[in-house]
Amino acid sequence: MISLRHLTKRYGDTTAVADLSLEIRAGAVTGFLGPNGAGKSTTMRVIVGVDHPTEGSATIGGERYTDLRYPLHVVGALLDARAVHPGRSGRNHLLAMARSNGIGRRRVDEVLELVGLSAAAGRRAGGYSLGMGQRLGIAGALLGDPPVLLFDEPVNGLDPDGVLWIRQLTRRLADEGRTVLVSSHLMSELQLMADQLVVLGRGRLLADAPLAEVIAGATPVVTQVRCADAGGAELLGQRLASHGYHVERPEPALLRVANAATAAVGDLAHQAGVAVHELTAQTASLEEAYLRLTDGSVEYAAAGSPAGRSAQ
Ligand SMILES: Nc1ncnc2c1ncn2[C@@H]1O[C@H](COP(=O)(O)OP(=O)(O)OP(=O)(O)O)[C@@H](O)[C@H]1O
Repeated sequence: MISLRHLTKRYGDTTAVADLSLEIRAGAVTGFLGPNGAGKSTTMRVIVGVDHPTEGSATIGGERYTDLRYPLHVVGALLDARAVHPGRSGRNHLLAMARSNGIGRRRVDEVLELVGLSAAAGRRAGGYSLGMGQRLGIAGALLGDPPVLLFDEPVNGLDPDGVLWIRQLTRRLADEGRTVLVSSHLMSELQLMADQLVVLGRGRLLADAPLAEVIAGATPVVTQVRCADAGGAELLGQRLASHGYHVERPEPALLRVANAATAAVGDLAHQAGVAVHELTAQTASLEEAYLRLTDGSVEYAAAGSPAGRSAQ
């Protein structure tokens, strides 16, 4: 388990992380989200002792990273896949990491196999593709078989097979009872991967809840009804409104009904004698929930983007 207590990190005038208190629990994949510059990487760097908190603390299983004798046995991290000596082979990079933590050669070969890099292990890491670099970073994180894993943008540069592999790997690690914290800007991927979500905006906590709760809480349930013709939509719209439903009509024959079950809408259409060609519950996506949650917390927005509009 990772515990953050009033964690604050400032770089000069920039407050990267502001009074962050939360626990990242074991046995789950926790997705770590937030706009560019929200403080995700800084938080991860502080957890693994690369950066030091200005105030507050970050502990892993009750201990600060800097107090750990063999840190790779406690926490493994993929932070910056490019942070590898380019002239070293993948295997030698891992051997150097292993040596400093009392880990044997056999484990190096095991993790190379696990990440699919055995055949390329003798090649210079500087010549690796982005995806191979990610795999090498993940091999390093797994080296000490640690109970806590941090992956910063792990699917970056991976092909679809690699993305699926990461999804299965994070699931397996969580099912084994480990603490797995994964940051990503790929909402569709996190929606498939995460059990729990932590969302930051401008260094502050915006949400810390199960994935399903974040999605349900931020986006209303909408039922979409496509009627056979505009007259039917008009009539059904009036019926729904008289039953207290909030109805929008984006097209002449199309209605969008907030917080209504499909069964209730179908029954009303039947009673009104309105022919319906489509009746669907619009499932909310993590992306929609995320955009709502972080609205106003986006620091770097292009003109015309959703965040850019709300900031004007
Ligand atoms: N070493 C540093 N020196 C100065 N400022 C920094 C440093 N590292 C981060 N920052 C600043 O701290 C803030 C948080 O950055 P951080 O990289 O943690 O955000 P992030 O959520 O990981 O963003 P991204 O999604 O773009 O990776 C930003 O304003 C950034 O410019």
